[in-house]
Amino acid sequence: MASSRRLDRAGAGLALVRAVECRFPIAANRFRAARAVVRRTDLRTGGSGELARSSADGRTTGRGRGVWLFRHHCRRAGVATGLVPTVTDGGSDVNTIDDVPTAPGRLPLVGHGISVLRRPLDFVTMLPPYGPIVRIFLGPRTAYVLTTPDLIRQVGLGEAGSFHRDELRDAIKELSTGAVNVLSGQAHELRRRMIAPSFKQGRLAEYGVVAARLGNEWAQSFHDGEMVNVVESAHDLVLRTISSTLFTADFSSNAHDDIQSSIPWLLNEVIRRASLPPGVRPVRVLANRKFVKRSRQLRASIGDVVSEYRKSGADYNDMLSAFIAHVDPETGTRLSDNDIVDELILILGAGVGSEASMFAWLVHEVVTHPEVAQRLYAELDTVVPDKTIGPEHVGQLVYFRQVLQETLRFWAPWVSMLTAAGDVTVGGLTLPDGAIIVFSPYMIQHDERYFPNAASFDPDRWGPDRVSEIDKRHSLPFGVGERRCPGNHFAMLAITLQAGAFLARWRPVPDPDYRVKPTNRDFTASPSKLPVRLHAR
Ligand code: HEM
Repeated sequence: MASSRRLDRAGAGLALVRAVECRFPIAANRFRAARAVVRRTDLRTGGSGELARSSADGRTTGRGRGVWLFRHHCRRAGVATGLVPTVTDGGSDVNTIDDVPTAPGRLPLVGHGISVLRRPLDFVTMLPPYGPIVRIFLGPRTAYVLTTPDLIRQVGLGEAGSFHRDELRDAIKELSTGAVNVLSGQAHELRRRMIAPSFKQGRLAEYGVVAARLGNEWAQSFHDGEMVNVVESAHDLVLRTISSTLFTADFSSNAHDDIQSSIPWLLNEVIRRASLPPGVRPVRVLANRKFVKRSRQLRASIGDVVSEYRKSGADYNDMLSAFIAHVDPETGTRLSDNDIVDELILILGAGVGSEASMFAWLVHEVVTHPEVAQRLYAELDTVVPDKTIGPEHVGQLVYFRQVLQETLRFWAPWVSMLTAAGDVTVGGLTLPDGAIIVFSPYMIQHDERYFPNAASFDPDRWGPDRVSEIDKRHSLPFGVGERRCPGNHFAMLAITLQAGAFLARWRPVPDPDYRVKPTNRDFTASPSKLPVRLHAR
């Protein structure tokens, strides 16, 4: 719907800028940037004073985007503007690839690489006002960022064309020769079907028992007054939990030891390798040798477990048993030992970092929002009075679930990338074979158009009286469509059981001298560190 509003320029004048600068020095920079965009678009449109205008077909003019940016940053700065954004999220508003706007801040040679690496969350959240598709440069390479859920769905559901991840596959080939996340087309579809049974409800119940046992033991291992870095400790716990649900038979203990000692280093290295241009990778000779050696060792010890399972023929109620047993009803295909090793390693890779980050962010949000903490503790005291949690409690932890959903909104993965396999058409715009497509669940879930008051951590938005206001298509913490995370229910269950076990026993108090920062070491931003002192509850 076309609409327009008038800017009272005096109202957005110096006094407001000063007030913002005094109270919110960091936000003031964004605010200045927003005003600069408003000014620029004002100049372009002849300074008529109309601020937000949509064209007849519902697409937003440059001026509308300027207003949205202005308002978005004012919101983040805590300043009410009274302007209504009219940016729409339907198609792309450009006709040819040359019309795609380029994000500001491009530097020679590195492009936007430094902004992406240094402040990825700020970088992605500033893009939507520039348009539904925004061009960025990662070094010499061009990438197209999709900034609306509709466009992301077109890619996720396969409507836009075909995509691959051959570069990532190549970067990690010594560790994983082709797990589901790097397969494409029919091979991806078949592999998804092959691994699906291991994430089914019946299996989840078994994993829940393991997660609760490990979570309770972990929570009981602390003592009153102890300082704990939740990031590190949760990472160890999640690694142990996922590894224990992969295979449980007695003869698998060597492989578990190898996983504990190798996976953290290998995963860091995977992220480093994947972010380097292919030409630079061979230069890191020592790191490459170590990567190859440790990958081979890990693959061999997991491979031994797979052979032992095949020999024993038993079902141990774990993921490996499910992988071995499944025969695809359409094709009669079974997973080979090599495929299974790939998938087990991917599950560790895809699951551990993101689940551990979300766990730590949940604790961070609880300890920094006393009113949330109070309600959560009250619920845990009622549902788990003896402080030993079990899968049977999960359904009753209603407020806990809201806090977890809000954590998943607030700290969603910040980046996902795919490469076009042949021409693809997104929002009516054709992008060529090899085009890199980027999207960010974090960006969408911090966009005021889809989550009003997005900068505030508000678990009540998921409460029974307000949840219907949320359009489920805008909620993307587990991705969308064909590549949607198959571990989503597992992750929600394990975090509820294990963070629940922790918070049922302890009231963590954050270290006042430490400022928690998001890091960009994974596709989910993890807290840098989360030092807390534990008080018995
Ligand atoms: C809160 C924790 C988690 C979050 C936020 C999360 C998020 C995601 C997202 C956004 C994707 C799609 C990535 C893309 O294609 O760009 C994904 C894929 C995947 N996730 Fe998760 N995940 C979590 C936990 C887990 C766990 C615990 C497991 C396994 C136990 C898991 C297994 C996988 C696998 C195998 C894929 C690849 C799917 C494919 O490419 O078809 N994830 N995850």
